[in-house]
Amino acid sequence: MKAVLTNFAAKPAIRSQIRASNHLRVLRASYTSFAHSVPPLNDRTLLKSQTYVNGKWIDARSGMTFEVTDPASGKVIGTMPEMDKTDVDAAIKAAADALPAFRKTTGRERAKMLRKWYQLMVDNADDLAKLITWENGKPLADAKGEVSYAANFFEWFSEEAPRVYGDTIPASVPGNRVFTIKEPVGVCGLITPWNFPAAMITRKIGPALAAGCTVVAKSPGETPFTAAALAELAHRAGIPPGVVNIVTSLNNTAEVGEAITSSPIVKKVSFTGSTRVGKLLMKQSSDTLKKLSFELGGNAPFIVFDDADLDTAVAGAIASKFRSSGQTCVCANRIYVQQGIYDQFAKAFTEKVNNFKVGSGYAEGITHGPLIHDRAVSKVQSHVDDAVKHGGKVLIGGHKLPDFGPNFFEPTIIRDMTNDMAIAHEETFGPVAGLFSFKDEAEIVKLANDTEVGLAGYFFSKDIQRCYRIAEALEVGMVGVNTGLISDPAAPFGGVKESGFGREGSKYGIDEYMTTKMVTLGGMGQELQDSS
Ligand SMILES: NC(=O)c1ccc[n+]([C@@H]2O[C@H](COP(=O)([O-])OP(=O)(O)OC[C@H]3O[C@@H](n4cnc5c(N)ncnc54)[C@H](O)[C@@H]3O)[C@@H](O)[C@H]2O)c1
Ligand SMILES: O=CCCC(=O)O
Repeated sequence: MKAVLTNFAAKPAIRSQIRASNHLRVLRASYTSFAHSVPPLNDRTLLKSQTYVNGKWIDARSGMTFEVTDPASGKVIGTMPEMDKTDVDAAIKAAADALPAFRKTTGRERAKMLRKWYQLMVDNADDLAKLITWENGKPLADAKGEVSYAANFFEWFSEEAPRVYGDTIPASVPGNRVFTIKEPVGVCGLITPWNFPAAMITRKIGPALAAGCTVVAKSPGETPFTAAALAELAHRAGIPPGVVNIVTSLNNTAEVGEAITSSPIVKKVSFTGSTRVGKLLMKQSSDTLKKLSFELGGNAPFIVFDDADLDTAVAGAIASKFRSSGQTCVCANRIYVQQGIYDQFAKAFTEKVNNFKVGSGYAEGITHGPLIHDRAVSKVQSHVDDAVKHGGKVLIGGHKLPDFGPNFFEPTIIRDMTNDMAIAHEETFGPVAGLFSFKDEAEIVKLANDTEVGLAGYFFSKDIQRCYRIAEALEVGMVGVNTGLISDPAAPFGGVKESGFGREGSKYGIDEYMTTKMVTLGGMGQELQDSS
C-alpha cells in the first residue's frame, strides 16, 4: 500500500491573532504551515508507508492500513500497515531466529552498530525532526531537540555495550568458586507512545541491542513515520535482519499488545504509556512471567518555596509544565507555591506565558504546537472547566483555538486551585498550569505525596538543608531541585508507586535487558601439585 499524501502547499498564513478577554489572556500566533502536506525532506526515502520486519519493508498480511493524521490540521497525512496477531507472530519469529547469532556478537561489535546508527541519526537530524513535527505537532526546534536526545541514547548505550561485567563472589562453601555472567534476556517486546516518537523508542532499543537482545517494537499508531525512518537508518547502519523489527497498528493495538505480551518467545516487555494500559499489559504478561519495565503516568508536584529564586522558579515552571504543550509524563501537573511568594510567582509566570507563540510546529518562532488529538483537547477543557466551576480563576488562556486547527488549546494558567479539583488528582497531559498555595513543609509534602503515582517531582529553594529534606521526603522516582528539566540519557529515568518500575538510560538501563547467571565451580581450592 502506498501512503496517502496530499501535495505540499503552504496554507494561508494566520498572523498576529490577538485574543484578549476578562483576564490577561493574549495569545499571538503567526504561522505559515505545510501541515498536511509532505514536509520537504532532504532524503525522501526516509518517508515510508510500509513497516520493517526481518530486514524487509512489508505490508500487513491482510493488506489493511490505518490513517495517520497531522494534529495541526486534522488532515490525513499517510497510511501504515494495520498489523494483527499473525503479523506480530511473524515479527517475533524473525527476532527469535536472529537472536542466536546476535547474542554471540561481542559488546564491541554491537557498540559499533549502535554508534553507526547514532551517527546516521545525527546526519539525518533535520529530516527526522520534520517527520516528528509532521505527525506529532511539536515545534520544529523541539523536534530537533528530541532527535538529539533520542540519538544520544544510542551513543550512550554504544558506550555501555562493551562494559558489561559480572562479579567474582567469595563463596561461603570451602572449595567452591562463584562468579556471575550477564546474559541478554532474549527477544524483547517494546511498546512506546506518541509524545516522543523517536526518543521513547531509542531509549528502549539502545540498551536492548547493547545487551545482545533482539526486538519487536510496536510503534505508536499516532506517530509511526518517525519509527519507520529510524528502522531505515538501522538498515543502513548494518543492523542484521531480524534484530530490529517494527510492528504498526492503530485500531488493532489491543490485539497487537496481547500478541506481544502473551508470546512465550518474548522474554521481556518494556512499555511507556498510561498506568491503565500498563496494568493491562502486566496482567497479560503474567501467564508467561516476563521480565517487565514500565514507565507509566505521573502527576508531578512542582513546589516553589518562599526562599526560591523567583526567576529560576518561573523558568523551571515554564520548562516543566509547557514542554511539548504539557504532553510529557514528567510535566509539572500541580504547581504549589508558598503563600509569601504566590502572587509574585503568578504574575511573573503569566507574563512569560503571555509571550508564547502558538501555531503550526513548522512556522518560524512558534513555541507551542497542537495537542495530539481531540481526546487530549477534551480532557484539557474538562480540567479547566472543573477548576473554574470549583472557584479557580483563569489568569491566561482557558479556551480551544479552533481558528488554528482542531487540536489547539491556549496555554493556560489558573490560580486559587484547591484540592477538590480534578487537576489535583489526575494527570492533565496538556498545557494547563494550576497554581495551589501552601503554608509549610509538612503540609506540602503531605499534599505532594497524596497520589497513587510517583514519577517526577520538582522543588525550588536556596536552603541546602531543605533541599535534602524535601528530596528525601518526596515519593517519586526522579527529583528536580531548582530545575524543571531532568531528562538526560546519563541519568536513570523511572518511577515508583503506580508510575511503574525499571530504569531507562544511565548505567542501570542495560540491566533491564539482561539476566544474571551464577556459576559455582565445585572441588576447587586443592593444594598445589608438587612433583618434587
Ligand atoms: N512514564 C513515561 O515515560 C511516559 C511517557 C509518555 C507517556 N506516558 C503516559 O502515557 C499517557 C499518555 O499517553 P496515551 O494516553 O497515549 O497512553 P496509552 O497508554 O493509551 O498509549 C501509549 C502507547 O501504548 C499503546 N497501547 C495502548 N493500548 C494498548 C494495548 N492494549 N496494548 C498494547 N499497547 C497499547 C498505544 O498505541 C501507545 O503507543 C500518560 O498517562 C503519560 O503519563 C508516560
Ligand atoms: O514523556 C516521557 C518522557 C519524557 C522525557 O524523557 O523527558
